[in-house]
Amino acid sequence: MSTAAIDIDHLTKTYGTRRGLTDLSLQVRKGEVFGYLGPNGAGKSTTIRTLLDLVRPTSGTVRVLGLDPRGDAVRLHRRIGYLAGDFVVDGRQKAGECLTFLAGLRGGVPPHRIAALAERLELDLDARIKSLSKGNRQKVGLVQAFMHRPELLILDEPTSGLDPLVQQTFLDMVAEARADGQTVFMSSHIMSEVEAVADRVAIIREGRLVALDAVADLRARSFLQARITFAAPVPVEEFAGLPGVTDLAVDGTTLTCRVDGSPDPLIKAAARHTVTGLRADTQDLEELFYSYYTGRADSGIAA
Ligand SMILES: Nc1ncnc2c1ncn2[C@@H]1O[C@H](COP(=O)(O)OP(=O)(O)OP(=O)(O)O)[C@@H](O)[C@H]1O
Repeated sequence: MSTAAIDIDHLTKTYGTRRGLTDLSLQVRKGEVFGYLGPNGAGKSTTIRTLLDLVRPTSGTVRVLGLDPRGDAVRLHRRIGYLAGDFVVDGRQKAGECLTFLAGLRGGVPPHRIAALAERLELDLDARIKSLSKGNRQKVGLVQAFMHRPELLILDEPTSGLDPLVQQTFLDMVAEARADGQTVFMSSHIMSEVEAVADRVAIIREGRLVALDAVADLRARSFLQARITFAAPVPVEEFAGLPGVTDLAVDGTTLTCRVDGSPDPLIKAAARHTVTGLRADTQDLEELFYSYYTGRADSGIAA
């Protein structure tokens, strides 16, 4: 039996003469959180819509939970939580009514579960949808995707419009879904939005897959840029040759260096003096990711 929750095999989609996707092959494993990154127009939504049979491949195949979305769409929809990039529902309804209706389509959801999700996201279920802000509408979309505890969550730009606190709540929900054995496939155009929860990330550009890696492996390849200031000048010799420390420069009371691996030797050496300031920035994972695959530092995947 296949362990893939999503299996995309040589998928090509053209819209007339326009490119959508070109020969895309990708597998999402059961139980993982997979971040699907790419700039605007890269083909993220096209990929996701194919999984839901909302667009049909020009060539290639797609399997979701072992089924063909073209033939098994109805069965699949109950097992999937889907948040569209352009989530729209009838604005005249109250948020709660809308969610109860959608819950019925999914075979029923205990009302307390909807209430708990709404409370967590601070969504007012009595508000009419048309009166809600973009971010609050997005919360309705999130509740409907999560409420029936689907085996597979497919989320197109789920954090779009959410403020940072709600974004964090959403990331917690994703982590919990993963802990419960659910699979999450989520798109984003910003690495920092997904790196905290994703097991693996892929980057797509101009309809093609350009990179795919485990976040833990990326982290292991990343390094710290450290800057320490001292109350009095420090001798450079005390820091030269410390394990993992390179690009060392001491300018009077300020030391800067790069640290690969554990920062412990540097911290212990610094602690022999009076430290007045410490700053350590982790290398941007997205930059690292992209440069690793292309040999170029510019990721071109900005907000
Ligand atoms: N219905 C359509 N008709 C024609 N071209 C389309 C259609 N849908 C998508 N495209 C084209 O396919 C390409 C990929 O679009 P897609 O929406 O999949 O990208 P995306 O990565 O989701 O971008 P965004 O982050 O902006 O949502 C774009 O060039 C887009 O113009």
